[in-house]
Amino acid sequence: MSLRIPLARAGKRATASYVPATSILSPWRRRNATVAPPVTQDATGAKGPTAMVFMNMGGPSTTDEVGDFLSRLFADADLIPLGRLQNYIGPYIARRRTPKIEKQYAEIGGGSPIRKWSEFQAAEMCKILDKTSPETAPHKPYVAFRYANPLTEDMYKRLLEDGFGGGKGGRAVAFTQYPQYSCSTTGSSLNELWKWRQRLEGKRATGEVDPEGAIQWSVIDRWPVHSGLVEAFAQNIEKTLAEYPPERRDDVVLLFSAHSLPMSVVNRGDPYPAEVAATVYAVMQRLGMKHQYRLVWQSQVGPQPWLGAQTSDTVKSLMKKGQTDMILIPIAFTSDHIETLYELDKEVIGEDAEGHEGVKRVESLNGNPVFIQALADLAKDHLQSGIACSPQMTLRCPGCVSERCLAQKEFFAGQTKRLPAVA
Ligand SMILES: C=CC1=C(C)c2cc3[nH]c(cc4nc(cc5[nH]c(cc1n2)c(C)c5CCC(=O)O)C(CCC(=O)O)=C4C)c(C)c3C=C
Ligand code: FES
Ligand SMILES: [Fe+2]
Repeated sequence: MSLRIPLARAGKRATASYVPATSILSPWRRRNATVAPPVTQDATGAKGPTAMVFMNMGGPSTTDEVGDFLSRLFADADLIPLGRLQNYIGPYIARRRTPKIEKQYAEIGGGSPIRKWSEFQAAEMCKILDKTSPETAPHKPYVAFRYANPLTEDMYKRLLEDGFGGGKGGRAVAFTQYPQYSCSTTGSSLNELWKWRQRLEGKRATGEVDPEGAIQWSVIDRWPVHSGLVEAFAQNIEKTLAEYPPERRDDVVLLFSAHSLPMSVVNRGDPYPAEVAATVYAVMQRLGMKHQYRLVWQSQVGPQPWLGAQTSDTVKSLMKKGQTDMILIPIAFTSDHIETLYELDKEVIGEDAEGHEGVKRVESLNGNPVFIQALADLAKDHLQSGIACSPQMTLRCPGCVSERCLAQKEFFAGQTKRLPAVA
């Protein structure tokens, strides 16, 4: 069976009766596929308001929230599949881990800054979009976290309160803040979004949603080599390189560090390792390939095998060989979090490298204006494309057996026919 759903591409908008040729839609759903009315326009031709929903994992804003954060994280079968015992083992592991992780958050200032940065980035991006994409204005910023406040469920309720859906239609874009797609990160957030759509917009008994008047969703599901993202990373690296004396600068090794994945997820066919490598290569091309570099992996949890080489082992090995000038570049996360502020700064630089002045970390993208402009450019291109998600999102991992993935992809792929016509 083909798992691929062909989608209409930019400039070739799907017609109202469009049904994918080799669709993963079940025959019943194909026969009963309903088409929503077009989005209404105001007198100026504007099709807004448009909700721009920033999706991410989130983090505890205070140490008191660490327990809840970890229990949601270990309850997520898309991230940590624990089988039928998920509801027993998950809370147990979360409880056992909480004191250690609370201490780490206490050491980085008492909580994760991810909520502050996500709300700032979303609001700033919307201000730019209102100017560059007046036809979809006004753009309203929302944040939906998977494991911390504001949760996906709360964001969805706010959308409904704000007049999206509930019989009124309206357009919302789920914009993943993970540049590279993994089924354990963006995939999990999309499964959660789909679940709350069924619960909050669907019939109580069946969860079936009447598309007439429901929110029209589309997804920015990955952007690993977007030129603005690459530029923002490259500029930050150049800034850090400039801190070395000129005679040492050319010999600095660049270590791109990304959160690792269990090998079981890699072997399932998860796209993340290839997409992270694509970002690294694009940044190196922008830097003229003038430095030695490696992509290394951090933050593995638990006893099973994870993708390597590990960041901390690599730093120790280079130090041992006398290579004491190196720059760590967090490449798979766009704002500061426990893995940059604690693991890289305190453990890798502070302990493994013994605080050697030649080992530095580039700033995270956080409120970087080049980065926020990149988000706005990406969003504008997406809004004008007339597609609901990338063709790549509709291909399941070769080893995927998840009904959640199937239903979620079926839903988002089917949204293309409901989007407003491309000008
Ligand atoms: C792109 C980034 C990330 C991927 C891919 C990812 C996969 C992944 N993570 C776990 C387990 C845990 N991750 C934890 C924290 C955490 N993870 C990421 C990013 C990715 N995870 C971040 C940014 C954070 C920190 C959040 C913050 O501070 O804001 C944790 C909790 C911390 C701990 O207990 O050590 C766990 C557990 C798995 C199993 C996985 C892939 C399947
Ligand atoms: S696990 Fe990748 S598509 Fe389901
Ligand atoms: Fe993680």
